[in-house]
Amino acid sequence: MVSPAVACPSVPLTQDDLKKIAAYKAVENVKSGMVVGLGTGSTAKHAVDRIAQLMRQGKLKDIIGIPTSRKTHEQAVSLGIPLSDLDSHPVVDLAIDGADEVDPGLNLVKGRGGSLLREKMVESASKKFIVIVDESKLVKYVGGSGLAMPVEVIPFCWNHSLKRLVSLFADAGCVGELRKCVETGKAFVTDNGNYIIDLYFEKDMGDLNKASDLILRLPGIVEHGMFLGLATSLIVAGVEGITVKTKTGNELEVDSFCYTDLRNGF
Ligand SMILES: O=C[C@H](O)[C@H](O)[C@H](O)COP(=O)(O)O
Repeated sequence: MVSPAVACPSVPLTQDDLKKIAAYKAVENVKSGMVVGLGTGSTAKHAVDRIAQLMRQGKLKDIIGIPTSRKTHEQAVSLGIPLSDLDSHPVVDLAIDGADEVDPGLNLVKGRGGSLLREKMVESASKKFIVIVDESKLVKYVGGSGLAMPVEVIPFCWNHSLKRLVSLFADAGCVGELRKCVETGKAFVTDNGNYIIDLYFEKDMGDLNKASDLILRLPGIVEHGMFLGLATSLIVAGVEGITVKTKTGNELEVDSFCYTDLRNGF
């Protein structure tokens, strides 16, 4: 059953509507008493809003949120969601977060908002991790959108790190650049005081686990934005309906709900 607050479309849905629909669907999995990883970004923001709304309505009780960024921390505080961290709650029941890319095996690219490190820490500590996206985020392979795959690096000699990163993926036509703040033109600084190198790939980088190992082995690298094997479910909102993919062992179970069916009380 679709959440009552998700309107069934009678007018064309915007991308933000799709993000909200995916987020609300995911929040149906949040139960009272859960420790919930609160994602970051324009999609996850809707999930945090929805959790707070259900708490205000008394439909969710005793929720503890684990925010994945300062921004989400601020949002959750402003909405009155009780918060904790991984030191006090090392096991998270469920995390809900957006993604920049999702491949057919539920491997992700995250971090175009710069929050990849805390997100990966929280989501890898979660028993379940639901990824919520609109259909524009689906790619054939990681890096396939042609947009950035972010890598968090320490500021010391970042240009050296950039060159070493790029040289790892010369065969995939990789280029890299330091992320800068649009407003100031200065280096973008993460919540952890680090810089971001954005990598762009012309071709498929191949074995993702190998790519991950190569990146993480370089001194000066903190974390990369590939989330491999972490997502347990994916909720995709498209113009026609919602697709839910859930991992069961090595298999992916797929359910689709079209909005017309939902309107008719599917
Ligand atoms: O650092 C940002 C996060 O990884 C976001 O989850 C990701 O960029 C998706 O954000 P949005 O939902 O705004 O597209």
